[in-house]
Amino acid sequence: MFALKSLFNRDKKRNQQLLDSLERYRSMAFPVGLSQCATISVSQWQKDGLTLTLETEFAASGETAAIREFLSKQLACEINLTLVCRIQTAPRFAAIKHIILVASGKGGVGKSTTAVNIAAALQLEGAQVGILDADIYGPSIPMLMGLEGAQPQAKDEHTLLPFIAHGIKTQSIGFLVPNEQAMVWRGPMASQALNQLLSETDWGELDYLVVDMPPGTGDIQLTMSQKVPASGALIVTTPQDLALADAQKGIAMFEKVKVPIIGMIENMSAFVCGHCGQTSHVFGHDGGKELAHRYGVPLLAQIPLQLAIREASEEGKSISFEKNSAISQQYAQAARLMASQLYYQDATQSQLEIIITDD
Ligand SMILES: Nc1ncnc2c1ncn2[C@@H]1O[C@H](COP(=O)(O)OP(=O)(O)OP(=O)(O)O)[C@@H](O)[C@H]1O
Repeated sequence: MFALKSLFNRDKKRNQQLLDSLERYRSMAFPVGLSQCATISVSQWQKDGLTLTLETEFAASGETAAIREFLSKQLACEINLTLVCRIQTAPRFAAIKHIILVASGKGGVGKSTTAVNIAAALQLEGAQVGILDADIYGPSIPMLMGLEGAQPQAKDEHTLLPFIAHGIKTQSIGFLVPNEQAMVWRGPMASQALNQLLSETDWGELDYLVVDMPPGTGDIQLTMSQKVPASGALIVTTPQDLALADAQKGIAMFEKVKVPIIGMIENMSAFVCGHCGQTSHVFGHDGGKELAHRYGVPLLAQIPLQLAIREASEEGKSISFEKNSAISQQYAQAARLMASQLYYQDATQSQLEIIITDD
């Protein structure tokens, strides 16, 4: 009897230590600890260890090792940790929890490449992910996802089935209309097409739907951004002055339609020579970083100009799937930060709503 009681007390003490440790954990994706945005679904103490499953409110399973190491030090025992992404927020559209618009002011800066890599990274972080190619000027997602020439399948008279490539549900304007036709669309037609693709595709349940927008900040992009219930926009730019000026216009456009900017990615940031290892800033130095700083937008990553990125894209698979490469780690970190940003944005919003209601 006494032995049992002391066992119970010991677990109670250890459970409290566990909760305190979860509270104390800090990283860029979890800036205020794990207590608020993670729930313990399994915790089993063993003689010299703990088996723990945490359900997180955003995709973050890439942080498992770091959290395990932290808890192991804090609790002085072996930790067997699993992170499961379970987003509690109400879906924004059908059963899609977050829609993320990937945009660039200027063409050719690597927007589609970034969209695919971020989608892949989010999936590897444990989320259910879809990608929608709305780039009417040059839909490249079919090629980037290894789906060139694929024929769309109808579920019924009104619904299309998405393709599933590398576990990501994929739909593209390029599957449905010849390029020349979509190119000449005006704003309302383009946004109608986007809406149709969004609503007439059988996405099922998704944590994140990544939308590859057409480049630019004209009427078409404005109308499209207005019509989609997006959680936020991700801006892609190179450090080049011209691209930066256009990225600035992109920020202004999303502010106008009240879509929050959840981050910026500086692509083709620098070229690292494969032979001598020397770094050259082909398109300028830190331009995206400075722009992000000026507008108070999180800089999620500075991705180098690297042959392997283009080669992987042309083979129809994202470099993010090459799990241990430095580049895939950068995309993984960017995806986690973006997911965290979306979570805290919603959490702050609902707190504000509560304050407003109480008044
Ligand atoms: N970081 C990178 N390193 C090397 N090549 C890259 C990188 N990012 C993109 N590319 C290559 O640059 C080209 C343009 O990229 P991408 O199609 O993604 O740009 P985009 O901004 O979507 O273009 P568009 O304006 O046509 O939509 C592609 O050949 C792609 O493989």
